[in-house]
Amino acid sequence: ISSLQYPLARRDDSVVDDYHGIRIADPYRWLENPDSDEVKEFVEKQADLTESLLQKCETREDLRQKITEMFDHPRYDTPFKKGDRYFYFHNTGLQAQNVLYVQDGLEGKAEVLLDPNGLSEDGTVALNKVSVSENAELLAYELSSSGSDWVTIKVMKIVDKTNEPETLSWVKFSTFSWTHDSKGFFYSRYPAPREGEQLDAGTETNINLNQELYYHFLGTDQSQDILCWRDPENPKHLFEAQVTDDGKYVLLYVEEGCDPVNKLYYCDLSELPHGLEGFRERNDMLPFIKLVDNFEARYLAISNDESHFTFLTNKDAPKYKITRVDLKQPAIWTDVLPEAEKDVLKSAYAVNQNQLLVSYLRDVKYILQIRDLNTGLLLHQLPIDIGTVYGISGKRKDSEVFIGFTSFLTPGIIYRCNLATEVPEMKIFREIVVAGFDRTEFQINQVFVSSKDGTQIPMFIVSKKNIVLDGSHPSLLYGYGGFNVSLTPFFSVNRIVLARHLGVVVCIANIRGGGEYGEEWHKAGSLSKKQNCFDDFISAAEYLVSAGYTQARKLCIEGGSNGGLLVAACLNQRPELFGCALAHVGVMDMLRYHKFTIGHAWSSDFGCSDKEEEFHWLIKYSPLHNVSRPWERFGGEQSQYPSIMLLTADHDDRVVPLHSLKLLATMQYVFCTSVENTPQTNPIIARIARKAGHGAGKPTQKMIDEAADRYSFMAKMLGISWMN
Ligand SMILES: O=C(NCC(=O)N1CCC[C@H]1C(=O)O)OCc1ccccc1
Repeated sequence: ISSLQYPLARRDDSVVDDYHGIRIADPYRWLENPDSDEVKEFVEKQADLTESLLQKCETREDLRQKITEMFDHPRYDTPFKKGDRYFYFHNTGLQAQNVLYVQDGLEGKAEVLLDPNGLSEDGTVALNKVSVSENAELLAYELSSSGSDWVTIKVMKIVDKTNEPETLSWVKFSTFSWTHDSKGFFYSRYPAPREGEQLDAGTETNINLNQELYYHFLGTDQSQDILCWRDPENPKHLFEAQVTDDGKYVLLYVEEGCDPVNKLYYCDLSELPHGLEGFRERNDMLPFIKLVDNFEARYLAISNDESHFTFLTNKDAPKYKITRVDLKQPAIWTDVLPEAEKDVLKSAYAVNQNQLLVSYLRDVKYILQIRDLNTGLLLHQLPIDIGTVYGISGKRKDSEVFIGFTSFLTPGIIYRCNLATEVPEMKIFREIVVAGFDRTEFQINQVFVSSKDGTQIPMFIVSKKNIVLDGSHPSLLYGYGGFNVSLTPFFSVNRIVLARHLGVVVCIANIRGGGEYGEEWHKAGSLSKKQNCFDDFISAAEYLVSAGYTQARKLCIEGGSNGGLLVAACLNQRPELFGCALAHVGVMDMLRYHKFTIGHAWSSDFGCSDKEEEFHWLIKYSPLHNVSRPWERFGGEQSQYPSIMLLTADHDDRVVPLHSLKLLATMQYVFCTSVENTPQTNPIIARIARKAGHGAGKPTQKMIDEAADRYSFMAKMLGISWMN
């Protein structure tokens, strides 16, 4: 690729901010307004430049075709039961969106209950969460458009699939929970971002504040909903309501950001003199009682027997534990299952009368156990392979539990576990089979890499069997490193295609900031320690070179969102270590991220530039503010940045596109358009998708096209060609 002609982007040198006495220029501030013609023109020119380059990436069509072929296999999610009905999502293979099925009993004929593919001709309307009423007659469901976080809620009668008339709008970051009389449900919503004026929801960057909890009475207009809770003094707070399995209480979880901590309030619905109806005329809120009124720990209700509640918590237990309290004696908490020595308690479900189905994470691999709900005693170890347990569904009144399992070489298995027998039996209920995938061709290694401070960082390495460690293998290193997110083994069609047809070694680094070893691991990669994430990721890259898997010019790093920040920060710090970088929907402007949509919630990991001490953390690694010419920094040996593709989308209202646009303009300017005969010949481009968002709800074809684009770019830049 001869060095590209980048479009010139205006620099407004009049924009300079003062952060606690330090002046920081922001010449591309104008890129923050998605509605301006100048920004639309910038986006169009960048998209054209990228398309022109992608046409020269020879493996693009092979990748598109191979990924399409391999992705065209039936997929199922774990079923859940309500009444005598089972519900599950299914995709025949290439459907744009998964389809919701219902069947009367496991032997009953399955039929389509809700097919979102019929709701838009380009598959950009997605079905998010669903919730079935206690009498299994009504389905409440969320629809999102073009990948935005905004959803609308509709209600369908299951028997005849007709919709109730009402639509609930301006819902975001909400769950919905039915009262057991099936008369309605709790949900959370925001004020409309802009009254009246036509808004393409999801393209705006307005900050999301003042979420409120409502109860919706079925068959009425949203304006009739009753306001159940709000907290105008704390506009950042988010509210989530959960009706307990016995229908007696509604629990209110209050969060102020992304840390695993929440307040826990409750309201005994059976004690409301006129039930929720009684609140239709008055406008005072529900009489919630504050069980936990601080943000010191996470409390997730597992089950209750009348006023005796069992919680999964990290209170004084960074690897989590199970504790119990009687609402009548709120000061007395009793541990049921104490924190484990090394393993992280990831989930706990009350099933089969008085049993607990718990999952632990041990060195990034799942363990599944049945324990006694009252004593916590171990009853059974459930046999599972190295991999990830996902989508557990079961109830106390049922002895059957469904468990989803996946791993690097297991596309997906759904087990049906019968707990009524003396020894529980895990029977394969559904198995996802990928035609043409032969697991014996591949091998998985888990290695532990020493980071800069000596911390051992786990990393999974997926490759074709018996490769020779001669440094010749193109490698893709993926990471995230934040928000208590754990990267556990999962199957990926893209990974298989890259390994088989491009000889790529695919690696996943479990760096600090994640949840792999509990809350201490998360905190070790947050706030003032965020640099640990970058050190860990850089150490992982250096290991892949020193161990002989690959070499810098054949190494590509990839990450999304907080992982996009990871990639961009590592590029700035060690440009000579990588040959290529793919940064999806990255958080790149660390000084201003909190001003847009839900960004303020991330200060739990990042801190905020409004505070002087935290500004000094952020300015040191903020991608947008640490771009500088390597040939001036390192002298001769390192002359340029790797090839870079930033990816974003016009309806990403989780991490708004301005982050990637400002970084793109900055890099193109600093390395290219401001330098005569620049050493920077590696392309720096952006793939800016239309009618797409942060990732959730993306239709199959858009996912495949994006994968073909980014990986054919990578192949071209690393100099690798297709192998049949
Ligand atoms: O912001 C997030 N999640 C974090 C998130 O999406 N992040 C965190 C950093 C950038 C981006 C990402 O990595 O995907 O979800 C919204 C939410 C819901 C409930 C309470 C608080 C916030």
